[in-house]
Amino acid sequence: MTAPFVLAVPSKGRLQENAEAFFTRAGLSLAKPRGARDYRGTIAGLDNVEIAYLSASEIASQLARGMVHLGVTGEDLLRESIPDADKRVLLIDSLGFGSANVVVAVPQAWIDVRTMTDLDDVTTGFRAQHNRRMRVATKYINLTRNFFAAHGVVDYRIVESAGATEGAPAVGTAELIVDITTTGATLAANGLKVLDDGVILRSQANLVASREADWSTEARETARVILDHIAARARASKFREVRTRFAGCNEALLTEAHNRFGVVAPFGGPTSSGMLTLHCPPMHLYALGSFLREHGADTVSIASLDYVLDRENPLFAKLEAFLRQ
Ligand SMILES: Nc1ncnc2c1ncn2[C@@H]1O[C@H](COP(=O)(O)OP(=O)(O)OP(=O)(O)O)[C@@H](O)[C@H]1O
Ligand SMILES: O=P(O)(O)OC[C@H]1O[C@H](OP(=O)(O)OP(=O)(O)O)[C@H](O)[C@@H]1O
Ligand SMILES: [Mg+2]
Repeated sequence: MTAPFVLAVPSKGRLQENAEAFFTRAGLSLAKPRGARDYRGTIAGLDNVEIAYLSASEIASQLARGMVHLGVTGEDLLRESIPDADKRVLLIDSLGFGSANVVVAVPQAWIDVRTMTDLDDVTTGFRAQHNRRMRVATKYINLTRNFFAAHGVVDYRIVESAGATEGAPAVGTAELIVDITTTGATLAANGLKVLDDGVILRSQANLVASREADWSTEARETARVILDHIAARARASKFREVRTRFAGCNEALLTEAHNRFGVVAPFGGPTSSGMLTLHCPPMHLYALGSFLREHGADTVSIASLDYVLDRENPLFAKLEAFLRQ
């Protein structure tokens, strides 16, 4: 029996629900054959795939070590926990959920501190005055070190935080923090503000491949099938299908529709009877419909697409290129 292909999916936390919905939308239905507390799952129809349900941070480290082939996790966790992340993992696609920024935040009471340059000044002043360095509470140790170094800030030390980081300045265990934020509510509730140029990373959930995993011929074929589902769904969700038929429908009209509305004609130009199928970005649908009617269409039908399978699969092509390097 060949070794299974392992796909890691968040088992809890912020990414779990969205990640499961993402695979379902792509037509990959995940199942837990032994019940909800089972941390190993399957995908209907793909016998050689094992789903590993792990926490988002565990997925990042398993990807780095090649224990899983593909996984869904936050970019913040990848960049923090994997040195030289771009060599060891491939961010195949960002998934449009789990958005959050890793930021440098200081007490709102520091009214003169708005930028990293201001922070550099106060850290230096603090050290001279108190004979110790300012403390930065964070679990993003590597991201903090790199970002502070890039801004020339050196007079600080990191206090590793396991949680409730935003509370550190108020309880006196640190002067400032680096943490992740989405709505900013937790920062505000703790009297903190983000520095104007203090966004270290704009993160979101990504579909990620590991370089170190066992990429046998079978594993690549399985990845191709999974990525084919995902690419077909991604392609479908970017467009709606527009159909019409009218005599004056010709190539020139099609070119104009392409230039004005970003329309593509997946099956070529109009047939001899003027029948035409177009794919149009959702935001231009009404304008396209009006345009077609102005040129003679009596009826324009618009429908959503579930899947669009193209011969080219840009996601798998990206994976192949990465594994070849
Ligand atoms: N507001 C947010 N706060 C924290 N993380 C967020 C937020 N929005 C999205 N995320 C993303 O979700 C990821 C996982 O966060 P979460 O706290 O849900 O994990 P977790 O299940 O608690 O994992 P662990 O036990 O390893 O901390 C974050 O690293 C980040 O990529
Ligand atoms: O900007 P906001 O929308 O307020 O969100 C940010 C907060 O959410 C996260 O904590 P989480 O709830 O995941 O708890 P944790 O620290 O235990 O992981 C994060 O660590 C922040 O504290
Ligand atoms: Mg958490």
